[in-house]
Amino acid sequence: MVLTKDYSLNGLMQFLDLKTLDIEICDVTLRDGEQTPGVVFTREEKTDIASELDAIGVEIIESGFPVVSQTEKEIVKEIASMGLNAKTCCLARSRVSDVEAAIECDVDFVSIFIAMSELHLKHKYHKSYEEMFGLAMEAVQYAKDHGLGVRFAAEDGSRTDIETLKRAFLAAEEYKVDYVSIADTIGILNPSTTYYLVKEIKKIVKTPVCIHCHDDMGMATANTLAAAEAGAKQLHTTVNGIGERAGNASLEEVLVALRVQYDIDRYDTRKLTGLSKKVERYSGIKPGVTKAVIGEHAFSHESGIHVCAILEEPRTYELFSPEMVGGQRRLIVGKHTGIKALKGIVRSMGYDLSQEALCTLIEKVKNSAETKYGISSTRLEEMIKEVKGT
Ligand SMILES: CC(=O)SCCNC(=O)CCNC(=O)[C@H](O)C(C)(C)COP(=O)(O)OP(=O)(O)OC[C@H]1O[C@@H](n2cnc3c(N)ncnc32)[C@H](O)[C@@H]1OP(=O)(O)O
Ligand SMILES: O=C(O)CCC(=O)C(=O)O
Repeated sequence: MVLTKDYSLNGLMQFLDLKTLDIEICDVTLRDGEQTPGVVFTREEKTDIASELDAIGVEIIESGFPVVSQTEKEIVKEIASMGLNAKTCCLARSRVSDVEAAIECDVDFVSIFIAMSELHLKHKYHKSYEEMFGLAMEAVQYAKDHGLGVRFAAEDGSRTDIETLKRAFLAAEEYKVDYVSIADTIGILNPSTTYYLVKEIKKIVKTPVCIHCHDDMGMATANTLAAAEAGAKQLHTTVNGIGERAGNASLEEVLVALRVQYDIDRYDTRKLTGLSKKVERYSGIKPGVTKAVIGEHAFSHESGIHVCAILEEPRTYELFSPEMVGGQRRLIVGKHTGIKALKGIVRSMGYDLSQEALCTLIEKVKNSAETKYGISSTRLEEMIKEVKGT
């Protein structure tokens, strides 16, 4: 195994026939992320998140869906005028009136979407593919005539007959769309089918392909990376993976994977934990404690065997350093603590205990009812003093 400064390299990557990924990130926290039930970002919160995403180096920020409300439209416009390095983008249905709203916001790109799966055509639009596609191209033409970049997005693309999808993307190319987008709207894909789907589309379209993955089976990040391996250019993410239902591919997971597996290190990953905390506060949604990269326990260790090795070399039990993502390592004292770990922790607190005292302390720790809820450093200090006293 090869070790670099911040992380361990997955040595098996060298056996895959992979080209360097040519990707960009379009973060959709402010649009799909805000579609999480109950989430509303204020103007200040949205502009703050946009600035943070920009500082990380995200290339495109999808800032909202202007026809949702007048305030939403104003915020999309405000973000477009912030002078960010990132390009800004917003969503529009296949309606000229939605595109007009996008034009008024001065965004760089508009994502014009339609679903072309039989389910959606029949039960949502009650229209034929031809009718819906015609409306979509009318909206695309309108956007193009007004100088907007266009992403033509196939909502429910993963449940759309693949020949229909190819036909639509090929026809959309005639309208000079800048991207075609495959949305796995209900999270049905797995990494193998994502790879296949993107490869098939890439065989017939020259336009860059985007991938938008939902996490209904917990595969959104893996699918996003599989799409990138198959040649998808634009990867969609949200901070903390928030979004419709089970959410989207999470920004922090995708950026860390790009860095430690695919050697793409242009994003400032040190800002990820700070941004995650902000989005947690603004959205009211706390990520699970074991969530990769930003979860409270992403760098917490209690097991004696792990901690005794970590005290000598953290990479024994950490894929990447907490510093790489702006996080912090925490050594927890509890039922699973071992003597060497306890000795190290006690020392780091400024105490030196004999082996006998350490044995007494560890018995105290392991048998304390408090281990169930975690022993705080204050409580541990009290226990150390008790042991020293005896
Ligand atoms: C997969 C995705 O994430 S898609 C984005 C989902 N996001 C949202 O829905 C944002 C929040 N939504 C809203 O605020 C509202 O639903 C609005 C403003 C978008 C529309 O509101 P309303 O005018 O009240 O319409 P309502 O929500 O009842 O119905 C949606 C309409 O849009 C139509 N529609 C949906 N998608 C598209 C599309 N891609 N192109 C054209 N029309 C569409 C539906 O068929 C329906 O049409 P109908 O009114 O003729 O039946
Ligand atoms: O592909 C896109 O740009 C948006 C589609 C979307 O949000 C979805 O289908 O979940």
